[in-house]
Amino acid sequence: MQSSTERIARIASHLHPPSSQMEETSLLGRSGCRAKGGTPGFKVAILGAAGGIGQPLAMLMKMNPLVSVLHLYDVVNTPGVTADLSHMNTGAVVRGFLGQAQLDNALTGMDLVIIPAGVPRKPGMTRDDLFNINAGIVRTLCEGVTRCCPNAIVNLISNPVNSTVPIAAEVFKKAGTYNPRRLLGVTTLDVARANTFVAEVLGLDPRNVNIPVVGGHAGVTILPLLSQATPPSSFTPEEVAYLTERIQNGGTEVVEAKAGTGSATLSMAYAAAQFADACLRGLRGDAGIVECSYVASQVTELPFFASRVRLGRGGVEEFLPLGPLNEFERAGLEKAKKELTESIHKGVSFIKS
Ligand SMILES: NC(=O)C1=CN([C@@H]2O[C@H](COP(=O)(O)OP(=O)(O)OC[C@H]3O[C@@H](n4cnc5c(N)ncnc54)[C@H](O)[C@@H]3O)[C@@H](O)[C@H]2O)C=CC1
Ligand SMILES: O=C([O-])CC(=O)C(=O)O
Repeated sequence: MQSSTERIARIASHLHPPSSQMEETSLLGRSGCRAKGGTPGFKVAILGAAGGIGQPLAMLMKMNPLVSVLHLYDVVNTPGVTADLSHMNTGAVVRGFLGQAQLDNALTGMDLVIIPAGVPRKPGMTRDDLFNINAGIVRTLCEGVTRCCPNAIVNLISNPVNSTVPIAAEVFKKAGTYNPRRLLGVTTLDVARANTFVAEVLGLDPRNVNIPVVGGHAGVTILPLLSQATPPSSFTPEEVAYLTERIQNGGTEVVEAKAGTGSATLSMAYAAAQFADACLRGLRGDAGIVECSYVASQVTELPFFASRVRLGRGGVEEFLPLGPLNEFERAGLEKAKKELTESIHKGVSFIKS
């Protein structure tokens, strides 16, 4: 007679046969399945897909009905992330790519490339402290874009965004593939934070609040235009000071709370997925899609600047004017421009010199 342990072991081995046994006994391998390929839609690659932002972002893009093919590239761990996400019964087909030898395959044929690859901050660091490591990572990945999908829209998340977007632009210029309307620095998290914190102060639902955030994506370069809030709202000077400071330091607030284990990942993945969705809807030809983004710009005298842009089939189709600024915002703009000038110069020099 069998002991209960033996009985459980027998049932368990039946339910979960070892994978080698599954291969031997299964009559139907994956190659024998009847699938004809994915649903119609866009092809999206995430570079840095196994990271803190990359994984939840990959999940959100796997859930996006506009995505038919999702390529996940990283230098570590993509096989596991890919296997995991590939069991979700959504339309996008997921494929994993590991290490630089597979970068070109990951990028070939992509419509949208989202880049959250690189190291995050620890407490006490500025985003600019990440430059030395992340600049080289962004250069290598953007060189892949020039080779394999020069017409793709690129959403750049890796910090310091104020410098990595100019780096990407120089890489594309060097290769002769630069289209400034298709390179977009992701600043959506600044808008998400502004909407959330303003809603808290005003006692509103954050989904009904919209605050343009212009300038760049670091400290004083993050300039929320509270005077242009939707719905139109007035703020006391104390509220303006509190909100501006909190929005500008939102990243640091998370870095300190995470106490050395990284920076914003979940809220960033959410923001990046929203921005990517806006880019895809633009590519599809939807009208009236307006987002803030850090792009090559003529809105100010600076070559790169974050402001509201209208997205369409060509990427950025229109730069919306800054609109009227109050005295506090005009002073903030001057401070932002001073720091941005240096960050842009640093990025451009990294490739040129
Ligand atoms: N634009 C924004 O608003 C925000 C930007 N960030 C930035 O995003 C970046 C990523 O942050 P996390 O995901 O938290 O970092 P993480 O360290 O968790 O993940 C980064 C991933 O990049 C991968 N990676 C490193 N070198 C690579 C290469 N050469 N090619 C491909 N993948 C590579 C790593 O293996 C890792 O999986 C950081 O630079 C961070 O500062 C973070 C939050 C907001
Ligand atoms: O603060 C950081 O280092 C990450 C980031 O860009 C953000 O959360 O806005």
